[in-house]
Amino acid sequence: MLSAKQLTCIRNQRVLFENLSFSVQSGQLMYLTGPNGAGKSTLLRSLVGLHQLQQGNIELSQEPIEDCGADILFIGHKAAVNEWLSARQNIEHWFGLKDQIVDPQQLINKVGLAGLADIPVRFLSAGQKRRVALVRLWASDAKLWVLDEPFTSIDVTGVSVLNQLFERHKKHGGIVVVTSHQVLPESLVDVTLNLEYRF
Ligand SMILES: Nc1ncnc2c1ncn2[C@@H]1O[C@H](COP(=O)(O)OP(=O)(O)OP(=O)(O)O)[C@@H](O)[C@H]1O
Repeated sequence: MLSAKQLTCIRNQRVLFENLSFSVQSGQLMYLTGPNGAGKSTLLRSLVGLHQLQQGNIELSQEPIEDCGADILFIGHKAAVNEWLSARQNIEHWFGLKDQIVDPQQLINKVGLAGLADIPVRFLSAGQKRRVALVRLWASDAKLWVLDEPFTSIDVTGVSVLNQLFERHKKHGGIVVVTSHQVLPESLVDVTLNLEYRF
C-alpha cells in the first residue's frame, strides 16, 4: 500500500496542498487530476522523494518512501532520456546500470520503434521520444509506478497499449499513480484525487 499522511507543500509562498492524506492499495491505480499549476507534478515528485515537503509522511508497504528506491519507477514529464544517444543506447544505459537481462531490440519493437533504434533520439518525433522514455515500463519490476503525463504526444494506439500495461501491472499487485490532462477509462481508475488550484 502507498500511504500519504498530512502532506503540506508551500511553493513560492503559495500553499499547493495542506494536510493532504490518501492511500492507494496494491492492485490499484490513482488518477491525479487538477488544473495547470495546482501542484500535481510537485506531489508526484514528493511521492518518490524528489521534492521535500514542509510536512507529511509517505510510506510504501509500511516503509519510509526514502528507503524504497528499488520499488519505485518514476517517469517525469521531462523524461530522463539522453537525446544525444540512440534509443538502444538509452536502454542499455538504464538496464545495464541495474544489471538486468533485457533484450533492447525486443523492447524497441514493443514500443513501435523498430528501424529507429540506432539514430540519436533528438531526431525522433515528440511521440517517439516519449515512447523511448516509456520503454522502462515494459521491463520494470518496481511495485510503484509514478507517471507524470505519460500520454503526452502518444497516439491513440499507444495510449491503448499503455492502458493495457497499467491493467497488467495492477493485476500483478502493482500500484500506479498517474497524472494526465487526458481522461482515463473509468474501468482503469480505482482512486481519483483532484487537486484544486489554491490562490
Ligand atoms: N522548480 C520550481 N521552483 C519553484 N516553483 C516551482 C517549481 N516548479 C513548479 N513550481 C511551482 O509550483 C506550482 C505547481 O507546479 P506543478 O508543476 O506541480 O503543477 P502541475 O499541477 O503539475 O501543473 P501542470 O498541469 O501545468 O503540469 C506552480 O505554481 C509552479 O510555479
